[in-house]
This record gives sequence, structure tokens and C-alpha cells, in this order.
Amino acid sequence: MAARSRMRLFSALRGLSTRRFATESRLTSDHVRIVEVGPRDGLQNEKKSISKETKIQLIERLANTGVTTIEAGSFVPAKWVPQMASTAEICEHLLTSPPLSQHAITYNYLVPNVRGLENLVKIMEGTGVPAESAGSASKPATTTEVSLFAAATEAFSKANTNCTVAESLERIKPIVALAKTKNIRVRGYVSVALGCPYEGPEVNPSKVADITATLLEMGADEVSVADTTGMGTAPRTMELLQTLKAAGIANTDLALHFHDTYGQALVNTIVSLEHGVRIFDSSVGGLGGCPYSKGATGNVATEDLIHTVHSLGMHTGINLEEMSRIGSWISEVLGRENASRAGKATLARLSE
Ligand SMILES: CC(C)(COP(=O)([O-])OP(=O)([O-])OC[C@H]1O[C@@H](n2cnc3c(N)ncnc32)[C@H](O)[C@@H]1OP(=O)([O-])[O-])[C@@H](O)C(=O)NCCC(=O)NCCSC(=O)C[C@@](C)(O)CC(=O)[O-]
Repeated sequence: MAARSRMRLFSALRGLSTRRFATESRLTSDHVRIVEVGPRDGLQNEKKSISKETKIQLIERLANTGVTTIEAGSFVPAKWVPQMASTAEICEHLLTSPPLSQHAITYNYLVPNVRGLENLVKIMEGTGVPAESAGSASKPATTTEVSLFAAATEAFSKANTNCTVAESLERIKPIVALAKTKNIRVRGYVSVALGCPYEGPEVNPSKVADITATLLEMGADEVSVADTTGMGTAPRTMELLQTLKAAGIANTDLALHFHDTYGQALVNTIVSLEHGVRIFDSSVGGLGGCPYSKGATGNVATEDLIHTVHSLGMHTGINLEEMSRIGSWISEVLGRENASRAGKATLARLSE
């Protein structure tokens, strides 16, 4: 790490660890919004078939932790991602019988093309539930949102979407336009922003900034910049954030999506927090992986992210103990190791 980067990182960590914020308001700069991606990004690569009922139970339990955005599935061809084949039924269930929760929740669905969005809209129109539902005494307010995705490298774009980066952006344009006519909020993703399984770790940050800016110009409400392979390091995360800022991209339009393959997700999160980013993606129990990235582990675990954010005197509105129970439960259901250290430690403390 260059000396100047090292100094900047240490002063960032010092600044955050001593900072305490006075107010509890969700709108202040010490509130971090966590987007729970476990039911979609986390489960999509699981080989073992997971029942629709288990997925619904996972989403319902997550809705009661205080988390406000949940990725619930994706409208993709089953031959590309078989695990997401039950998304239409899950979506219909969440629209007609949303889990009771104390607060409004946004349910997000990934759509790779117009066809995917049309399938979602058909379900919404069939149930008569609008994209922004105000809720009632018996039903919490819900929002339906979509995610669409582009990649920062040509090789990954080809593997994940069977087209070039430019073609994928052309494919996205009409999706955003249709979503806007239906009042559906749009989230963009830029994959492999800090490392590509085919092209290596040196992904050009200016390319990431260009794609992010293009998605926002098209009408995306927020863009999640993803370290799909977990190759990101603190200095390169800082360089990427500075490049995004120089390109005029506001932190309020930005989310960061870290995978934890090299154990750097929380380090990179702290760098991003210090830079002013306040939206982060994570998956309960650290679920996930990437079929195109050998050895890639899951997203940073939601429990670990909550623990880190709270340790800095910032808040998430999420109950860490309940999130830890869910991480342990779903790991057991899937027969995989619970990847959250904070989750396991929290449960061990509770059982004392
Ligand atoms: C983009 C395509 C569709 C192109 O895939 P394609 O094969 O080039 O598409 P196509 O237009 O030739 O269609 C192929 C078949 O799928 C059907 N089809 C077409 N569209 C749909 C649809 N929406 N729903 C249902 N069926 C559909 C279509 O009708 C046809 O059926 P057939 O004639 O063979 O019977 C494909 O490449 C695809 O779905 N890719 C997405 C794969 C995926 O979901 N990857 C994971 C998400 S990205 C990710 O996880 C990263 C992220 C976001 O989490 C952040 C990070 O990087 O960490």
C-alpha cells in the first residue's frame, strides 16, 4: 500500500472510531441502510433445491428484524438460474400477504430484461397492489423495486448476460423506461467493480464510474457498485470512491456491495463509510457465492456488518440478535457453515 494511501486509511479509521452522533433520526448521516440480499444473491447459486416455503419463511423472518429492503428473488429464465424459479409465486405471496412488520419494507426483484419486468408487472397488476402501497391497519406499507445489472468488464458481461457491456446498457434502457411508467423504483448494479474472475483485479475505476453515471442518467434511483469477486482492497476501494466522486456521483445515489472472499469486506466498508456512503448490501449468514468466480464466497454477512456499524456508534435499526438467529437457522437448513463470526459470537453470548 502506498504511504499516502496508508496514512489516509489510518486517519479515516481514527475519525470513525472516535465519532459519536447525537440523534437517533433515520435521516441523519449516522444511519446506515442495509439491503438484505440473502434470499436472492445469497440463495441463487445454492445447488440444493430450496422450497418456496423456506424462502418465504426466510423473507418473513428478515422482515421482522428491522431491515427495510429485502432482495426477494429474480425474474430470470429458469435455465440460467434454476434456484430462482419460484420467484413469481413468492412475489405474489408478498404482495397479497406481506409479512407483518413494524415498518415499511421494500421488496426488490432482479430483472435481466424487459421480459423479466413484464412478468413482475403482470403479477402486480393481477393482485391490484401498486408499486408503492400505503398499507393499512392490517397490512404494512410495501414498495416493489427492481434491480438490473451491468458489469464493468466485457468477459464478465458475456458470462453473466450473454452480451457486451454496451449491449447490456442498451438492454437496460427500455427496462428503466417501463419501470418508470409503472412507478417502480429502480436499482442498478455494476458487477466486478473491484476485480473480475477473467480480467483480474485491475478493473478501470473510470469504466465503473461511466457505467454508474449512465445508469443514473437513464433513471436508476440508486446504483450498487459490486465487488463480486471480493478482490477489492482498501486502497483500491478508496481510489474507486474518489473516481466516482470526481465523476459527479453523489453518495446518496450509491450503495456498496462487498463479497468477503479475501476477508476484506468490512475493511472496505469502513473506507466507504468514511467516504460518506450510507447504503450497503449484505446477506444473512454470509450466504452466496458466484458461479463465474472460482472460490468466491458469499456477500459480507449482515450480522457482521451490523456489528461493525453499531461498534462505530452508528445505527441500522436492525436487531442483531434476531438476525443472528436467522443466520444460524438458514445455514442449518442449507447444510452449510454459518459464515458470520459476529452472528455466532452473539448466539454464544446469548446462550451463556
Ligand atoms: C439476460 C439473459 C436472459 C439472456 O439470456 P439469453 O439466453 O441470451 O436470452 P434469450 O433472449 O435468447 O432467451 C433465452 C430463453 O429464455 C427465455 N427468457 C428470456 N428472458 C426471460 C425471462 N426474463 N424470464 C423467463 N424466461 C426468459 C426466452 O424466452 C428463451 O426461451 P426458450 O426459447 O429457450 O424456451 C440471461 O443471460 C440471464 O437471465 N442472465 C442473468 C443471470 C443471472 O441472474 N445472474 C445472476 C445475477 S447478477 C449477480 O448476481 C451479480 C449481483 C447483481 O448480485 C452483484 C454482484 O456482482 O455481486
